[in-house]
Amino acid sequence: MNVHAAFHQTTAAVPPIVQVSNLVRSFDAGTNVLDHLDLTIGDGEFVALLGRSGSGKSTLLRTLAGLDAAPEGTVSVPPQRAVVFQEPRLIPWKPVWANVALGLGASDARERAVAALTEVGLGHRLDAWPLTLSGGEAQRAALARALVRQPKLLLLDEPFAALDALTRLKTQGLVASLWMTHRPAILLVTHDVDEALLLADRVLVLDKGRIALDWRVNLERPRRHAQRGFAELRAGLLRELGIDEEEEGVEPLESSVAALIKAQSGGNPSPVDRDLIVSHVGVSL
Ligand SMILES: Nc1ncnc2c1ncn2[C@@H]1O[C@H](COP(=O)(O)OP(=O)(O)OP(=O)(O)O)[C@@H](O)[C@H]1O
Repeated sequence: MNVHAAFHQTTAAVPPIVQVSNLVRSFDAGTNVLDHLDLTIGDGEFVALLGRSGSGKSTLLRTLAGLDAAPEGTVSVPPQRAVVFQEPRLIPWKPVWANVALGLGASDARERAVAALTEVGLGHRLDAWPLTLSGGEAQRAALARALVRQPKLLLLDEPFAALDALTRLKTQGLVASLWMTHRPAILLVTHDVDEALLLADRVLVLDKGRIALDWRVNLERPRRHAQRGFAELRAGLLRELGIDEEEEGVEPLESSVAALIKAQSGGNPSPVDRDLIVSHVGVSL
């Protein structure tokens, strides 16, 4: 596969749902974390945002969420938007369904919460207390809480970062299928090049306060590490990011497989998990 055929600079193909222009943000009168940044996201587009630590990814996400009080510039976002953070942020003294129904106010709030929780595979934990959920379940509850608001824009701030390798793969798969069903625009902040390529239509890199790279990813869905062209795109993106694949912090595929296996008790995955691993990384176990 030709890298440039599948991975080229983006052009706006759909009507915009997010429009940011000339966005400036600094803290304590220091240098500009966001420095005259421009960004457009199309309706239903799945966008991943990469960038080194401290480059301002969360600051941009918080601005789009309306959680940052003092941005300068123009920011146009839909009112129906929801955020999922790295940690699930569930209220411990409310049962799971009530966390999801939080603030809905409508007479059918519970019914809607139940539907959203069922969709993320938590229909059996409606009345559970949040602290009794596993990390993956809690993050799925957070996704349900976002989903129930029928967001036009879903903002995801490293939502898989705290999950073990296999739960991360499963939750990434869930987000991909929720996106296919509901088609919100998504901005996913991540450190993980593989995650960006598995999920997004577009990959952005934030550097020096601006969008320094904006690429479209035209790989077929559902995406797999093992699919034709994936490794080539991954290498291309790492090159653009100036990261050596061997450098610390960037796992080659073989070590992601090792991590997945390690995540299984006794290194002995169930048949379903084994299939998931094999289909994602294309390695026989
Ligand atoms: N409320 C704040 N007060 C002061 N400085 C802040 C505040 N929020 C963010 N910053 C600073 O702005 C810069 C960008 O932070 P931000 O969290 O947006 O980066 P990031 O790209 O999301 O980083 P990471 O990948 O490590 O999460 C950092 O230097 C950070 O210290």
